[in-house]
Amino acid sequence: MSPCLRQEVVPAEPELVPVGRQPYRDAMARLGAAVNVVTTDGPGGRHGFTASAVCSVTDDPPTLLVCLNRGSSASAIVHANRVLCVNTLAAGQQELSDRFGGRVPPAERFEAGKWQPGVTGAPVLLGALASFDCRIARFVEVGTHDVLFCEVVGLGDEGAREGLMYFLRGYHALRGASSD
Ligand SMILES: NC(=O)c1ccc[n+]([C@@H]2O[C@H](COP(=O)([O-])OP(=O)(O)OC[C@H]3O[C@@H](n4cnc5c(N)ncnc54)[C@H](O)[C@@H]3O)[C@@H](O)[C@H]2O)c1
Ligand SMILES: Cc1cc2c(cc1C)N(C[C@H](O)[C@H](O)[C@H](O)COP(=O)(O)O)c1[nH]c(=O)[nH]c(=O)c1N2
Repeated sequence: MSPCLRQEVVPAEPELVPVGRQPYRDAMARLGAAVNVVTTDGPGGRHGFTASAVCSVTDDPPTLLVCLNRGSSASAIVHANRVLCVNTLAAGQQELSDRFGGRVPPAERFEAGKWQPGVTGAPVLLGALASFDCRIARFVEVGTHDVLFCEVVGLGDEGAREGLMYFLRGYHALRGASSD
């Protein structure tokens, strides 16, 4: 009689590293995200910053969220204006992402790109993949950031079909289907 061979199944343990700021960032760098230039205008003045931390919350009422570092020069201005426009960048617009991501001082950021005021007065980028003109309904403080809950009051869509993704600390063009 042949011996009954039993294979021992050892459950694989994932190799988890302790959570610190840098390991957290390294892991988050693996989450591909759309790139957005978030703009504002009003009593606090005009400003803009690049943000990948943007997410849909609910479609009734249409609401998205933006996470904004309170240490950013945009923070006080966004609080004063209580409006913003999320301009989702199309492929080829990475120079705008770097510019609004801190490479250029705030006063010079709007020198590139074509802008026009939306319903709220926040600058809308012509040629963006999509634009979401918003009134900020609520600010929630979490750690170093404010989570801005924004009600969308106007939409822009000029029909661009190629998006811009930020993944592993680099930009990547993302092509959509050729027709809907
Ligand atoms: N949510 C954010 O505030 C945020 C997101 C992306 C990038 N950034 C900033 O842009 C610059 C370039 O970023 P990178 O992606 O090339 O390299 P990075 O190593 O600084 O960031 C890697 C990833 O970690 C997350 N992250 C980075 N800084 C964060 C912060 N302060 N709070 C919450 N999450 C954060 C983001 O998902 C980012 O893509 C850095 O100065 C970074 O702080 C900030
Ligand atoms: C690709 C990418 C993505 C993000 C950012 C940068 C880049 C390059 N930055 C950082 C933000 O744009 C930057 O801090 C400000 O523009 C710097 O502004 P000041 O120098 O403070 O005016 C950023 N900041 C933030 O508060 N929320 C976010 O989601 C992001 N996302």
